[in-house]
Amino acid sequence: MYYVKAPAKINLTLDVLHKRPDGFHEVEMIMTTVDLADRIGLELRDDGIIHIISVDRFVPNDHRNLAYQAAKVLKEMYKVKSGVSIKIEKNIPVAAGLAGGSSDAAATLKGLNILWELNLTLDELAQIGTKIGSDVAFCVYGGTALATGRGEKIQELPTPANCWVILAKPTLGVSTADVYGNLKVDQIVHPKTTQMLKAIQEKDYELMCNSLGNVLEDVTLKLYPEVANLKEQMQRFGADAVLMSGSGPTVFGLVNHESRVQRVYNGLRGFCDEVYAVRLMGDREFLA
Ligand SMILES: C[C@@](CO)(OP(=O)(O)O)[C@H](O)COP(=O)(O)OP(=O)(O)OC[C@H]1O[C@@H](n2ccc(N)nc2=O)[C@H](O)[C@@H]1O
Ligand SMILES: Nc1ncnc2c1ncn2[C@@H]1O[C@H](COP(=O)(O)OP(=O)(O)O)[C@@H](O)[C@H]1O
Repeated sequence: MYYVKAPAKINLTLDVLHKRPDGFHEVEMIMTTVDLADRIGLELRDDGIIHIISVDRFVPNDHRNLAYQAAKVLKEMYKVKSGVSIKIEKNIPVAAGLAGGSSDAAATLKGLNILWELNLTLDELAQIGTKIGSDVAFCVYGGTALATGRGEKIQELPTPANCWVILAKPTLGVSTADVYGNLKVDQIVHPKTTQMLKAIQEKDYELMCNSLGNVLEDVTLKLYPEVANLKEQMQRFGADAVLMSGSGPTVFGLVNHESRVQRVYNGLRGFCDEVYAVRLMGDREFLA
């Protein structure tokens, strides 16, 4: 087996500029990787079949799997005869706003680029990834980036101030399409993207905390009030700043003092089954 790491992302900012004629929303968002990762194992097969192996009951093991789609697109584009078994060791919560499926797809593209000796650049892989989903391009690069367009145009950013990230995922899955669908584009209060860019450039932790913002948060909070409750609890237990990631429902809290990480983590465990204390990585080297 050839293994590739597939880390989760969080959105430090997520703004929507307008709805496009193709149904997608024009976004401006700052994403960064955290060190919670799936592990993708790839093994070539002679029979030409793409086969998904996953024991997670929420992960589809057929053509609906984004890793399957990644392999299929590459195989068809480059007329590859070989097949592949793709083993997905799932650690990232599913349908959580953490881009787990997109990251599995990106890792599959990168792994198969090597195993199938395609010699594609990261830029080419990111472009191919866009056929699978809006978040796949970012996941191909990892690190920290400003994403525009429908999320596929990626500008690399420096690594933000390091800190702890507490992730809490309530026991409900959210459909990204539903959340975008319920957004009222004319009522948006835009997040402070420029200020967040400055915070990242200057590795200013406090400014980063003060610049978090996500226009999809209000939508998901209205649909699922328990997400609002989780946010409040995380604030109460002492996170420095709290935001929902992507379309949710995962809520993340930033904490820079190690002494407080355990308190926030333990406090949330009382309310929520899926809680993780991870590091903000935000560096492309993490994936190298
Ligand atoms: C909200 C975000 C923020 O990072 O992430 P998640 O919460 O999914 O992790 C992304 O924009 C999600 O990206 P991704 O999950 O790849 O979405 P896609 O598969 O491309 O699209 C799913 C559906 O979401 C809507 N969509 C997606 C992206 C976009 N810019 N505008 C949209 O309106 C469309 O209805 C689309 O059919
Ligand atoms: N490899 C995969 N891992 C997780 N979910 C996947 C995968 N492939 C397809 N899916 C489907 O994609 C949907 C979104 O999953 P995911 O990428 O985890 O969430 P999000 O888009 O919120 O970040 C899920 O409902 C799941 O059925």
